[in-house]
This record gives sequence, structure tokens and C-alpha cells, in this order.
Amino acid sequence: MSQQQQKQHNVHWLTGQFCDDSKEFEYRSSVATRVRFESRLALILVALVFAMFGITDYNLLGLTREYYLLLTMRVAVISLCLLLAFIIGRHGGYSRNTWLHALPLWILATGIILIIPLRPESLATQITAVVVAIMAFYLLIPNLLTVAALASFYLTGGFFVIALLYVGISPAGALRLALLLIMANVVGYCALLRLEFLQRKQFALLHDERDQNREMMKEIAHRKSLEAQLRMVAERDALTGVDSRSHFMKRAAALLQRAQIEKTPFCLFMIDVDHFKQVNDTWGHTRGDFILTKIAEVCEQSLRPSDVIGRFGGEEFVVALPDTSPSDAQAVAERIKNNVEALPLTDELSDLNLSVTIGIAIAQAEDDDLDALITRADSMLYAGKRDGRNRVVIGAE
Ligand SMILES: Nc1nc2c(ncn2[C@@H]2O[C@H](COP(=O)(O)OP(=O)(O)OP(=O)(O)O)[C@@H](O)[C@H]2O)c(=O)[nH]1
Repeated sequence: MSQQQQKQHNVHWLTGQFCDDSKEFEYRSSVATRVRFESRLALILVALVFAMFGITDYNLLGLTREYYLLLTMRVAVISLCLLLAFIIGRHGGYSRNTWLHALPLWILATGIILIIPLRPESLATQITAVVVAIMAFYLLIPNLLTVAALASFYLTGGFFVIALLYVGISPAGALRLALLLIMANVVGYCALLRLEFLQRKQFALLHDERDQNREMMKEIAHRKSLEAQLRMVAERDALTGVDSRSHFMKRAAALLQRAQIEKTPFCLFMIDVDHFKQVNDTWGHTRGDFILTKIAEVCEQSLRPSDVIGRFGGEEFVVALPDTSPSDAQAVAERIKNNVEALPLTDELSDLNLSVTIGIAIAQAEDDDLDALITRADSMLYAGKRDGRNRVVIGAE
């Protein structure tokens, strides 16, 4: 891991959050959906529990003014909690709206604090409720440590001050209460700090792993494209785009073998451009190259997709024609010859009389091999050259 990444993954010892803001934002965004769901659930449960305590209020106070005041306060807190549960459900990822998560805690804390002036005699019960609420703020309601801690400190401080003001507590009792509340905060704070730390460490690890995987996928894609390029270079003739000689030999050998197994006819052409040296000498090598690519194009267009054409070398092409009878092969060769002759070239090449000579070999014996066929097609080709070029010569000798 690079130093930069290491720095990004540092978690603050006091807040339990990533020191790097963008990393923290990324983390919060990644847990937003879960947080939203859990926050809603927690708020609804809390509202229910808070409502249930209304029954104890009634038992203790009866239908008194204090009871109605308490009831109004409880209804207000519960309504706000439910409203916030609804809002959090819609907009409450804490990557942006952190305050939305703080708000219900502060409302609940206020509700709990306000019980004391209304029911001072229930202090003992309320102390338990406050300790439970502090724990819930830290551990049960999904929240950021800072949000939970601030709301807890508010609840702790507010409750302590109100208890001192409204209930006559002895100094020793006050000290005990303060220690208890501090303890509850320390335990909750440490537990949540540890949780936040572990969750972020886990997130950082997963993130690293994902980065490494992405790098690996990139590397694999790069290698694959290199392989494809290499294959292309090895299999294709760079100038004309037809098969390279070696690739042609592989494909043609396989086609010949299949033809021999299936006992279907197989023919092979050797195509040579006539007087190409003269073409080069007169119009230059660049135009010579251009003419070669045009001839390759015309040949390809004159063949079936199942035929295979390769550049054998220089101005010589070779074609394998599976499942082709000698008469069909001759017709195809004539077509190529005619198409080359009629090749539309640029104006500056209008004086050029382009032609090819084609030698055809027919596969006969079952053990006929590709080299033997090529040799035979070659001798047909040279017979054609000898007899004046621009012709097709077929034979099995
Ligand atoms: N422009 C170009 N010329 C090539 C290429 N490969 C081979 N040649 C040329 O093709 C010419 C072949 O000449 P020769 O073998 O004497 O045959 P030819 O002039 O075609 O005469 P015949 O085959 O007897 O009709 C040579 O001048 C080579 O330099 C190529 O890739 N590009």
C-alpha cells in the first residue's frame, strides 16, 4: 500500500472517523442505505417505548395537570420522532445530512430531561432511563460517534442540572449521579469508538482489495489486447490484411485434412501478379504496394467466405478452396483474373495493364499434403507465365 493510501486510511483516535474527508464521505455514502433503514427502525422503536411510559405517568399522577403536561410533551416528542423517521427514510444518508441524525437524539434527550420538573419524585426511575438512553444513543441508534457523543453530553449535563434544580439531592447523591452518568458516557463512547474504528478499517481493507482487483482486471484487459494485437500481427499480412503465410498454412492444412476425411474436393491457387517488377520500376514502390492491396481486396471479394487467402510472399498470393470441384475452381480463378484486369485504379495508373497468372492444383490422393499441392500449383503458375501470362492453368501433375 502506498504512503498516500496509508494516510487516507488513518482513523482519528478521538472521533473514530477517517482523517481524510473524501474517504470519510465515501465510507458514509457506502453505509447510507443501511443507516437510513436502521435509523428509521430505531426511531420508531424509541417512540414506542417513550409512549409506553405514558402508562406509568398515568399510574403515578392520575388525570392531573402534570399528567396532561407530560402527555403533551410525550406526544410532541413521539410525533417529532416519527416525522424524523419519515424524513430520514427519504433524505437521511449521513454522508450529507448529519444534522438529521442528531436532531432526534436532541429531541429525545430534551423529552427525558423535561420529565424531571414534571415528575421530580421519579428521579430514581429517570436515572435508569437516562443511562439506558445514553447507551442507546451510542450503540443502538446508528450514528456517528460525534453526533451520539454530543447528544449524550447534552442529555447528561441537562439531566444533571435539572435534577439538581428540581430534586433536592444531597452533595453525595449528586456526586454519585455525576459519576454514574460519566461512567455510562465513557463506556458508550469507548464501545462506539471501537466499533467505528473497526468498521472503517474493514471498509479500507475491502476498498484496497477492490482497487487491487480493478488494477488486476485492467492488467488482464491490457494483456488480452496485447495478445490480440500480437495474434493479429502474426496472423495477418501487414500490407494487404489477408492471412500471413504461416497462418494460411495452418488454416489450409486443417481444411485439406477435413476435405480428405469428408472426401470432398479441394483446390489450391497460386496467384502471381504479372510483370510486377515493371510496375514498381515505373510507378514506384508506394504505388506498387497500393496495387497489391487492391489485388488482395479483389481476390477476397471474388471468393466465398469459406475460402482462405494468404500472401505467400512478394506479389504472390495463395488460396485454399475447400469443397470446390476443379471446374468450379477454374471458374473462380477466371473471375479473379477478370476482376483484376478490370480493377478500377487511379487516373495516374490508367496506363497500367494489370494482370495475374493463376496456377491451380487439385487435391487427389488421400495422402496429398499441402506442400505437394503448393508445388503443383506453382508449376501450373510457371507454365502460365511461360505461355504468356494473364491466364489460368489447371492441372494435377
Ligand atoms: N511494391 C512492392 N513490391 C514488391 C513487394 N514484394 C515484392 N515486390 C516486388 O515484386 C517484384 C516481383 O518481380 P519478379 O519476381 O521479377 O516478377 P515479375 O516482375 O512480377 O514478373 P513475372 O512474375 O514473371 O510476371 C519485385 O520487383 C519485388 O521487389 C511488396 O510488398 N511491395
